[in-house]
Amino acid sequence: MAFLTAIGLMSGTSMDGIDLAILRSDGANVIEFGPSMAVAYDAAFRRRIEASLETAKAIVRREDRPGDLAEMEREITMRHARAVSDFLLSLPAEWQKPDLIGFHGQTVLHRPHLGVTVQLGAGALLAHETGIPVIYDMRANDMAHGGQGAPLVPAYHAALARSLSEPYAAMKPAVFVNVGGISNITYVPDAGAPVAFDTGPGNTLIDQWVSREGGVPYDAGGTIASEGGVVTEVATRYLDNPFFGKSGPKSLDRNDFTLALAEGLELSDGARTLAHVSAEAILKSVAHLPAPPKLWIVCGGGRKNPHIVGDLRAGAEKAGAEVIVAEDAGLNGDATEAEAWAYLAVRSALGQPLTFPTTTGCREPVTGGQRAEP
Ligand SMILES: Nc1ncnc2c1ncn2[C@@H]1O[C@H](COP(=O)(O)OP(=O)(O)OP(=O)(O)O)[C@@H](O)[C@H]1O
Ligand SMILES: CC(=O)N[C@H]1[C@@H]2OC[C@@H](O2)[C@@H](O)[C@@H]1O[C@H](C)C(=O)O
Repeated sequence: MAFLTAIGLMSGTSMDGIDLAILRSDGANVIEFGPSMAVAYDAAFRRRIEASLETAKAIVRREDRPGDLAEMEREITMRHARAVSDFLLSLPAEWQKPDLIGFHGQTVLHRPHLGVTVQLGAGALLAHETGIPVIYDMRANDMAHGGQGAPLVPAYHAALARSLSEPYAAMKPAVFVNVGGISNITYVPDAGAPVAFDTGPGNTLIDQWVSREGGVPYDAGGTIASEGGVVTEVATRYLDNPFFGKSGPKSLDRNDFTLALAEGLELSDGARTLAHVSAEAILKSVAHLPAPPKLWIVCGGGRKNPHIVGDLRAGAEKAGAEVIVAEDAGLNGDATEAEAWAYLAVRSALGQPLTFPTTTGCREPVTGGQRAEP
């Protein structure tokens, strides 16, 4: 069977670092999973990326690089190059010769209504530094075809759904939820393209809250939230946002939701309330799916916050559905997005669609990504 071996690189909206994964795929299924790795950004660099989100608000055309954004793009790319080099050194011999790298870059601006999405990441520089062909800028072609430019992970979630074994294979329909900085959902029908959209804030508000009020980057294990309670009026104000009433396709910029509605809360009540908002936002998405799911598979860092998963489970169980985390289904929930970018790179190299009218609103299924040779 013809397949390609690809490394996927994801630096997500949580801005916590670079996730790397390697796999072999024929463009339809994953033939073999390889190892994965994470490289954390230091606090100072994370703050520089946060500052870049502000600088990026001045971008009009997506190639604009106001302020220090050109320098940041180079620095982000060089950090990815070093991460790839360390990853390759750690890999067993059979994974040493990847055909491709799928490079997400760092999103600094996402304005789907204006047709602009900007990921800092210089594909040609990464190809030069690593000696490996790089597929990058995978969101742009979708937008050029009328799509939101996000989410892109649904094609991969659909492939994972096809590979589920019992008892989960029988629990249909299944949805994958990626609880990253922002959360997104993929509904996988028996036949045809997946249905997907961003569902709301995942961890980003919790991270910003505990960082500002508690001086820690995230609420590890939900311990801060465990000391507090849900402040219903605040949760309700967040959930009254018209975004939740809209059906998909829809996607979010990291800054579309802010801490403004949580001001004045005590640290632990804020962390607990925002975790509740994350879970409820995901549950609200059921109204916009073709049918209520029977199985929820939770990926992304938010699956490690027991309040998000617990509230999601409580809501899903009322509707007769089961909630599991990726590992319950034999998947690697930390590596899912990096794996997705490896998988999408293979599909791009084979000219296959990355997105569908039902996942991003593009006019027809479209491929995407630019290719840079070393
Ligand atoms: N042990 C933990 N306990 C609670 N939360 C955690 C834990 N580990 C990670 N997280 C949360 O997960 C976040 C990172 O998640 P992830 O890597 O899925 O996000 P991302 O890829 O940056 O986001 P996106 O999917 O939006 O691009 C962290 O910022 C933190 O909020
Ligand atoms: C523009 C952008 O980078 N969006 C991210 C973000 O983080 C989660 C959510 O919002 C999702 O739409 C997307 O990433 C995932 C990996 C995606 O495209 O599928």
